[in-house]
Amino acid sequence: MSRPRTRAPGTRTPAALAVPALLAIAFLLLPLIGILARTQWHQLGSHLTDPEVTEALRLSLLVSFCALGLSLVLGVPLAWLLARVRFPGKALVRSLVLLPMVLPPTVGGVALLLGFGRRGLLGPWLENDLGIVLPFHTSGAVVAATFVAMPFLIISLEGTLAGLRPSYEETAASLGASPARVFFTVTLPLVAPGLAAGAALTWARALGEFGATITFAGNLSGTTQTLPLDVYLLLQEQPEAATSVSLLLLAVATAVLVALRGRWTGATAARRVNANDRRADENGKLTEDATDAPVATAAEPPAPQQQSSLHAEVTGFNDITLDAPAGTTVAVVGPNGAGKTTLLRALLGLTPRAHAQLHLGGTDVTNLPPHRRGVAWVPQDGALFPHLTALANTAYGLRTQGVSRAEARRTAQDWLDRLGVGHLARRKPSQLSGGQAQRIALARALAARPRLLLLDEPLAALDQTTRAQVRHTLRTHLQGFGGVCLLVTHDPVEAISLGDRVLVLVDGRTLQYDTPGEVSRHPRSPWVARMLGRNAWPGTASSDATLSLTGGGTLVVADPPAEGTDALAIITPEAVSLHRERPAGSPRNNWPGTVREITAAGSRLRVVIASDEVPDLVAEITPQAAGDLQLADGTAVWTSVKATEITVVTP
Ligand SMILES: Nc1ncnc2c1ncn2[C@@H]1O[C@H](COP(=O)(O)OP(=O)(O)OP(=O)(O)O)[C@@H](O)[C@H]1O
Repeated sequence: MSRPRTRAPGTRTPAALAVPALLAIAFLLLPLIGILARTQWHQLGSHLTDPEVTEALRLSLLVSFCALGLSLVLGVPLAWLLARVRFPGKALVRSLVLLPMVLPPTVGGVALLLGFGRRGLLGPWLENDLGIVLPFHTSGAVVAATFVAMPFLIISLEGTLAGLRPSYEETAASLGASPARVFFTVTLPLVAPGLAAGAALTWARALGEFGATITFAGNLSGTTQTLPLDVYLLLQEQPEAATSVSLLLLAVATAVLVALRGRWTGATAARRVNANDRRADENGKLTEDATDAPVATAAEPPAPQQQSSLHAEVTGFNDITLDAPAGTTVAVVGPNGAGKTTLLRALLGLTPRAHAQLHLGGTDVTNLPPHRRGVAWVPQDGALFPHLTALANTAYGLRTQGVSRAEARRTAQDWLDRLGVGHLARRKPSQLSGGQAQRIALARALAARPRLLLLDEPLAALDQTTRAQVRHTLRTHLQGFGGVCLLVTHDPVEAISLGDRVLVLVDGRTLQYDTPGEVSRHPRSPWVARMLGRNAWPGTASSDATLSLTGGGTLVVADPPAEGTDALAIITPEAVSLHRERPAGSPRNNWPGTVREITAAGSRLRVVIASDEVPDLVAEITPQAAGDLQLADGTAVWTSVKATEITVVTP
């Protein structure tokens, strides 16, 4: 039984729009139907095989393909400049590129005559010094066709290039690829659909060119008389033959448009790449593929990597000196905008905003370009090359180092196996979940045998379960990594569990650089303390072993600093006791307050208490204690903290 078709409410086309829209379609269609209706089908063969027509067709193909070649040679670099380089007058150059598209072609022809004609600006030099005469020569027809058709290639390719995220090319460079290699192995394949669409349109436009050609190059049979010019002549003498040739041109134009299906701005190519990214992002929210193989690291330790220490002096937005022995993982943390990503990009040599004097294993790599530094980068989204399989992605760095294809693939497969994603070797990035893509991006970076590994929030896109799995994988592999790894994270668990040292950045500077234990015991700012889940109250030491808190109130501490010293009081949430009545015992830090929020934290509950006497305080208690105290939002409670449980940190 078929279900009645329902129409979504509000999708009815208003008649006021439908009528003119239909008229527009009819207006465009009618002339084309006219050609079809008036074509003498029985004479079509003889018309199209007429020597004059075949000669014009040969010339049209020659001229249009030469115009396409010239457009590629000149237009690709110009599109690249427009998309990638900042230069004064760029808007003007872009308008200049578009001008031939809006100019009447005959005006274009006149302009070409005045520029390149025998009496034009450049004509005498072309003729006398180079022996080139363009008018009334096939080369003139090529120039005219290029003039009107090249803009299609440039705007199409510029749109595609501008839509391409730079992280693909930057990652390729960090894997050791020279700029030329990056262009041919990453940029070109990714912009290929936009380039092909632009090239097809350029060719079709050159094939149909009439006005500029007849004005500039003339109408000489066998030399400049292309098919459109032939149609114009035939129309006066043999209208039926003109109709047949028009049909041929119409068929060619239609075939090109059908093949392109609206890709003329190149936006589709960029959209496709971005859609892949989006799909990967969406997948990132899913848990790992149930078919994921277990991580093979336990049985098979990673191959030893080259040992390399780090010494960096970064200036500019960042002002940091960083030293780390070989094999160290440094967790880089800090508030938004602290300069974490800028630090990584400075070490890669990819930003003008900060400059790094960089020594890796005693070698000064400061003046080396990004692809020769031995610094591998895994950006937040992994930036796996969308046109390559997981295996080819992983082999990429080895190939740039000259390793043979077979050897690189063998090693890449080995790395994928170690990271538990060997079975995904043949998949493209769009067919991977976020967690799988992260593992492959890590395998790709490690396979390139870098001296410094930069991971920018490697687990950010993953859900909690996947995050725990990938964190375990990451820890195992970082243990076997002989170089230094800098890992940017916003997650305290990641910082503490993965970092041998924690670097805390604030405003581009080092606030703290210490072991996780020391940072966790003595956080140097309220931000670090809160990131680690601690209460942190800034204040000033008074004479009576108390701190006067900046947010109001006083706090009795066991180990007070000298009077007048600014200090930070750190209270772990576990050290905060909650009571329904005022406690009678020893703690002198007792405050009345109200429960503002209760949230789960693992198997315990975090309770935020608001008080008029001191700043907000977080307590961590068991669900059973919360039940005994009958806690709920708005419940009145007393909080108490022993002076001996408070750590006082002085700057
Ligand atoms: N290309 C840029 N041009 C100008 N300013 C920039 C540029 N990139 C970043 N910034 C600024 O530099 C500062 C540091 O940025 P950065 O991305 O390094 O911070 P972050 O610590 O990585 O931040 P987040 O945690 O939000 O990722 C910020 O104030 C940011 O606005």
